[in-house]
Amino acid sequence: MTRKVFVAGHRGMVGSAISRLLAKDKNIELITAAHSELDLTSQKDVHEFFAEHTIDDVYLAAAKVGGIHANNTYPADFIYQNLLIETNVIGAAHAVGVQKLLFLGSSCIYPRSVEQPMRESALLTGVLEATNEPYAIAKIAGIKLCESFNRQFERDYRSVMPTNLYGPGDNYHPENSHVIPALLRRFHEAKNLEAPEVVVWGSGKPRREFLFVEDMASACIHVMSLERNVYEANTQGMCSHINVGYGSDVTIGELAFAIAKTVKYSGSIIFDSSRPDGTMRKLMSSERLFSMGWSPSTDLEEGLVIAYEDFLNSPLREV
Ligand SMILES: NC(=O)C1=CN([C@@H]2O[C@H](COP(=O)(O)OP(=O)(O)OC[C@H]3O[C@@H](n4cnc5c(N)ncnc54)[C@H](OP(=O)(O)O)[C@@H]3O)[C@@H](O)[C@H]2O)C=CC1
Ligand SMILES: C[C@H]1O[C@H](OP(=O)(O)OP(=O)(O)OC[C@H]2O[C@@H](n3cnc4c(=O)[nH]c(N)nc43)[C@H](O)[C@@H]2O)[C@@H](O)[C@@H](O)C1=O
Repeated sequence: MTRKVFVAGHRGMVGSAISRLLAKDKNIELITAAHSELDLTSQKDVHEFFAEHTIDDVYLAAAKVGGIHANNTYPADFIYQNLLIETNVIGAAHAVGVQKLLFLGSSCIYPRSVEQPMRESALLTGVLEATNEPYAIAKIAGIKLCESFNRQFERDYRSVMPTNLYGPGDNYHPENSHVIPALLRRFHEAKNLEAPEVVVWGSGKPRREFLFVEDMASACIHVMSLERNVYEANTQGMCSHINVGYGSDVTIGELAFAIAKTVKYSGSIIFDSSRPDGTMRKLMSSERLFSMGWSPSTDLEEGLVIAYEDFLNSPLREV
């Protein structure tokens, strides 16, 4: 029987990867709407969209997304737009009787000084990282929306918390992007200009865990495919989210050298300590998901090569 699946954010990095995988399944009919066709911050438009389509499952991969600088500079946009998108999509899905939904959160939901690797149970045990607290609060609200609809109305709304992601479809904006797309672009431009050095933000000491976007998409589909009793047995009522990580991390300094190698840039790398480091370490425990039969397949070296190829073929986004 055909299932109608709405991927919100299908033109984004993760949404497009999820859509590509789902499109291989002949029993799935994809439902999509570009940002220009449906503004998910409009409650009226979102409710009308859900009323017009008979949707079985939802992947909520639309969000206001950005790196450390964007989060730190536009906190109001990050909390306001994300709260609206989540409230509208989850609320409208419930209103028309959609039983199954997957919400994408972020590893920044965890306190900034928490035991590493970070387990799901670390949620709401401490103070958040200041550079992205508003975005993190919106993501925590998304988890709690799902859990609350599950508790009160027996819905099956699931949540995954991705680590830092990268890959085809990324945002290569020089300031507002995440570290991998930013550095792919900066090292590439430095190579072309034969610049003697490249500036990397912060001390180079923070550690980050990076997951290739195709692996993230496969994790999303895996989590949605789990039988409800299996998902619920592995999560607990009000701690129902699942971490999605690679399993190991690198320093930003190590990452910068790996990117220089990928791009074939041979100049110097310098670190600008006037830029924020953010959280010093963000390694997730993905044991919960690994024990449910998923594991990543693309390592950082291989993923960077594919990401650089994508950068070379990408029309650059404006935001
Ligand atoms: N990238 C990462 O490293 C990480 C991402 N995540 C989460 O994964 C999910 C996907 O992120 P990612 O794919 O990287 O982000 P992208 O920015 O690539 O994609 C987000 C998509 O959402 C769309 N969108 C944003 N606002 C609206 C709106 N008001 N109405 C309709 N569509 C909208 C965007 O459209 P448009 O571009 O036209 O605005 C875009 O297509 C998000 O929930 C994000 O928080 C979590 C951790 C890390
Ligand atoms: C996914 C995640 O993304 C953000 O948090 P973040 O982990 O700090 O992600 P980031 O990729 O922006 O930075 C990672 C590290 O890298 C350093 N860094 C060096 N040079 C550049 C650089 O050129 N650009 C960027 N962006 N960072 C750089 C930077 O200083 C930091 O130490 C939040 O939005 C958060 O909400 C979130 O969920």
